[in-house]
Amino acid sequence: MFSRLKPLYPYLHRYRRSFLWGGLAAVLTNVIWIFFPQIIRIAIDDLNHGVTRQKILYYAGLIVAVSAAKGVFLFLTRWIIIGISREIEFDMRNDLFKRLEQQPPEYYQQHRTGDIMARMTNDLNAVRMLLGPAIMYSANTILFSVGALYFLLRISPFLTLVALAPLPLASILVQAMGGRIHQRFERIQAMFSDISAQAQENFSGARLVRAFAQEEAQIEAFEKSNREYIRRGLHLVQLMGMLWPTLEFILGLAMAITLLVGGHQVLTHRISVGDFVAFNTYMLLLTWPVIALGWVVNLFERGTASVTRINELLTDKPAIDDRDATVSPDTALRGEIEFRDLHFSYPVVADPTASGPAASGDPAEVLHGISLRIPAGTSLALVGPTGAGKSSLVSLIPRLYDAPPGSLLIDGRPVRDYPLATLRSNIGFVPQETFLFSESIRGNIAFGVPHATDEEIFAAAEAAHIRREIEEFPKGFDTMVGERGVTLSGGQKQRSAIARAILRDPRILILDDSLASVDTYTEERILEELRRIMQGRTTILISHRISTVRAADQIAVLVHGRIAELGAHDELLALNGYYASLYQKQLLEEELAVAT
Ligand SMILES: Nc1ncnc2c1ncn2[C@@H]1O[C@H](COP(=O)(O)OP(=O)(O)OP(=O)(O)O)[C@@H](O)[C@H]1O
Repeated sequence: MFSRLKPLYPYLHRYRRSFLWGGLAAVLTNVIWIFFPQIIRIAIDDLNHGVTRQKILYYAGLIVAVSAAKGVFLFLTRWIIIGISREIEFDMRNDLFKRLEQQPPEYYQQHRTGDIMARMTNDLNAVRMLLGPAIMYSANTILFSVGALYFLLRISPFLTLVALAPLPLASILVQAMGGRIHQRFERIQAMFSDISAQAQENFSGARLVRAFAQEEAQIEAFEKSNREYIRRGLHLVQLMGMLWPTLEFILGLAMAITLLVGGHQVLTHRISVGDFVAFNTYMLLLTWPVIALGWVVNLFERGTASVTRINELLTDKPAIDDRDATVSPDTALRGEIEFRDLHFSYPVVADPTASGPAASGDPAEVLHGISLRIPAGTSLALVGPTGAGKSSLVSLIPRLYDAPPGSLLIDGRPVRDYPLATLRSNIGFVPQETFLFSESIRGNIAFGVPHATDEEIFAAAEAAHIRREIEEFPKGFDTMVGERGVTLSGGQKQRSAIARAILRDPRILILDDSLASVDTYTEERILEELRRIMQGRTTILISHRISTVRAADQIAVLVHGRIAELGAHDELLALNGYYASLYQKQLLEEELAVAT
């Protein structure tokens, strides 16, 4: 069992001093409590020789004083040990979040959000219970049992032997059930992850569920999972329900033996009445620690199962990191980008349900032999049919995915030479799918530039042609977006995202189809603004519209992951290929629109 706790060692080590204090408090609590039956023994034997008012007051006072002292140390034990468990929970939650923040996008394709959330909440809770109550009750049980055993043996070794004879049964029982509890608990946690994922996906996809009138089907599916979760929970309860009464029965047996054999020993004057009462008191005081043993075993089994699940997240090393970085973090980028015979395939997503060659086969290549140089300060536009690989190509620049070594250079150096933070802080990226956080519009635009002034935020919004619309909201830039506020239109979201990218004052700006939801008139004005802002900087534009890309210094047509055409607008028209036909088509559409 202890090898499974290995991931906790660094945390336990960090709080070793506090554990020492907690341990000391636990020792003192139990030492005092172990002497409690001794006081009763002395009192009874003394009172047996004659009862006086003074004696009664003296012993009553002593019992109250001992109980109060025990109470103080028990409080300290709880305070310190439960406190440590909260501190470790805090540290682990931070470590988990930090590790998850470093993971590349593909990680979130392989892990369901609900599952991650379940591990960060339910499992972390189970680990805290292991580090707090489980450790505390174990310490109390061990310390008290050892002390009690010493005094029991001193009173009567024979009586101790027979009274404790049933106890090994308890240990066998706990051992036998521990493994099964562990298994059943793991199954419960896995189901809880499923339920969380299901709920999370339904909340995120609420619009889709309503639009497809799938509420009933989703409720039914959720109920099914929920029922399975309860079934697994009851499966564990069955086991726990058997464990506790059995432990109590074994203890009852021990008490019955004590009464029978101990009573006989008193009658035959082998032990005093005081000894007999003390013996019984020890047996009674042992009841809770032995019963707690069952609960502690449960906490340990739950906790270790959860440690394993949390450790899986903690030890998943981010596939993309700074291991090859060689340049200084404060290197200034000029913004030249070069792809050199780039071939790219997405990392294979492990599918636990797949088997055979499909699961381990060659990942399909999406970009084939791309060679392209974008001089610093120029613009490149990417056009091409859907699925051609345009988004894939640009996602390699901020290293959302890693290009093969040597096939992507920034300012003439392999992209992996740059620390991620340096590289990314020089890039303004507007992804195809706009994401806004549930906070104010101001916060969303200033994302990544926490010290931006109001003037800078307003200027960025102005450049993205969203400022006026934001100011028309009752709370202006302080309007909340998303779950707790307004729902922005597709175009408003896109322009907010553009403002967010501009505010970073990037050397390289990448717009992945980010003007698709904006009308052509606004688009033209935004592009004009961008041309002014991005003077001397590098811009990459992906679009299906000729109007967006025609003014770019270079236009690359990507078809099936290859560059099919490359040149300026006029040069591509002269080629009479994909670009020219796209141009003709869109021209025709415009003429038709004007005519009708
Ligand atoms: N994360 C991913 N994992 C695996 N394959 C992916 C991933 N993202 C994209 N692909 C695949 O890579 C290919 C290129 O997709 P990409 O999104 O780059 O095309 P695109 O030219 O940007 O298309 P669109 O114009 O529709 O946005 C597609 O076949 C797509 O299915």
